[in-house]
Amino acid sequence: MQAVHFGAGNIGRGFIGLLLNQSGYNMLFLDVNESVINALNEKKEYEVTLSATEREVIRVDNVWGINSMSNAEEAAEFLSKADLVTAAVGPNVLPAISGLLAEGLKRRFQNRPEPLNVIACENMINGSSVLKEHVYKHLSVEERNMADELIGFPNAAVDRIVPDQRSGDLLGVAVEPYYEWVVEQPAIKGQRPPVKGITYVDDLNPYIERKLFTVNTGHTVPAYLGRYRGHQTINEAMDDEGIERILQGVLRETGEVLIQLHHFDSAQHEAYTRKIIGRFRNPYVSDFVTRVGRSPIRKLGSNDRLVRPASLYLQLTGKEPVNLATVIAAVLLYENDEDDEARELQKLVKEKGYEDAFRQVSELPVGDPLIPAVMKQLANMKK
Ligand SMILES: NC(=O)C1=CN([C@@H]2O[C@H](COP(=O)(O)OP(=O)(O)OC[C@H]3O[C@@H](n4cnc5c(N)ncnc54)[C@H](O)[C@@H]3O)[C@@H](O)[C@H]2O)C=CC1
Ligand SMILES: O=P(O)(O)OC[C@H]1O[C@](O)(CO)[C@@H](O)[C@@H]1O
Repeated sequence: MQAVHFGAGNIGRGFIGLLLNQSGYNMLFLDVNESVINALNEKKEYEVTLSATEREVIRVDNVWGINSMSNAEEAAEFLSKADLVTAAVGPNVLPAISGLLAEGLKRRFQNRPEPLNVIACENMINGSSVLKEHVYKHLSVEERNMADELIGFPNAAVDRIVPDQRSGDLLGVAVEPYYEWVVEQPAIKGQRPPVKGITYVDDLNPYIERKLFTVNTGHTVPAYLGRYRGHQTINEAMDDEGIERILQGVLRETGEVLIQLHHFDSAQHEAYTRKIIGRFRNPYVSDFVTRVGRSPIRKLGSNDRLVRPASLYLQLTGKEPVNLATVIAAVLLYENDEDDEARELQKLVKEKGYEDAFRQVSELPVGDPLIPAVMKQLANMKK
């Protein structure tokens, strides 16, 4: 079986590539990073280290790569013959891979009109559907009809913390042992991809919202408040009692939302939350606050991990999401010269002020009650 995966980065190599390899797929990585592609083609294997009290090293073999920018022709050919296509490139990059994927599908319709599933493994709601929309822009009406029949874009929730790598080995990747990969079954075309480790579900919504609004929302607390209070790593920030208190508050707020929306058992949800806090504290995973806080504009998006649960909390409980509003305020104060979006956000704040900058990036309507709630916490933090 041949899998083609866009993005040979942390999650591509440390999670998706590993699981697909363990399920018997040959892995072809498409990436624009020439050094990583060269290293994959030279070594044809890499190591994944599960970082916990007991370290476990797993070898991933049968891997190779194509630079999808300089060698798009060959990449399209492999896409046209793939048994499974996956992607972990970041939500903002999905439009950039859609043209090449569409070209692969066009060739497939001519030569091998068999079902294929394309799974976007990004930290976002409806990632595969968003990718599908972009791909369809490159297809004719006839090709879209064929795609409707043959190509599945099942949405997915992926959960594994893979920090920036510091070992100096370009391909080796250290990851936490925990993982969860949940895929929407009804959107599958043909046979379910036989990937050991995927859980297929009928309704993905509770899973993706639970994961995004607990793991990812929770992680923003040590990231942005950690940066605000001068910490470099997530571990350091997690040892700060003030941050721990806000984290507990944030997860109480998102927990109330999730339990109301999806009727989770509250004791089970509390256990899920405790486990996640333990994962943030894993002393064997060394993660920088700047990695977890990367792309602050995306993270303030209306459907993303902060604004969405904060708005839902207001709507469902009528109460102010004081803790979520505090983290949003910390995002508005976030500075990191090495992060394009952080620079852009601070420029926007300078030009328009905090309130208008927040309204613009969150797309909240004028008069939305979350805006004054955030401004109140911002004023407290700036005192
Ligand atoms: N690192 C983590 O712990 C987790 C990350 N994710 C999600 O996975 C996605 C990727 O994240 P990471 O692996 O951490 O990022 P990363 O930056 O390590 O990997 C992204 C890869 O995509 C490549 N890329 C960029 N533009 C491309 C293009 N046009 N065509 C092909 N490849 C391209 C980059 O060169 C890089 O190798 C994000 O959506 C993230 O939210 C999800 C769960 C966990
Ligand atoms: O990958 P993103 O969306 O930038 O956000 C970082 C978040 O994703 C993770 O990398 C994995 O879920 C977390 O470490 C963190 O919560």
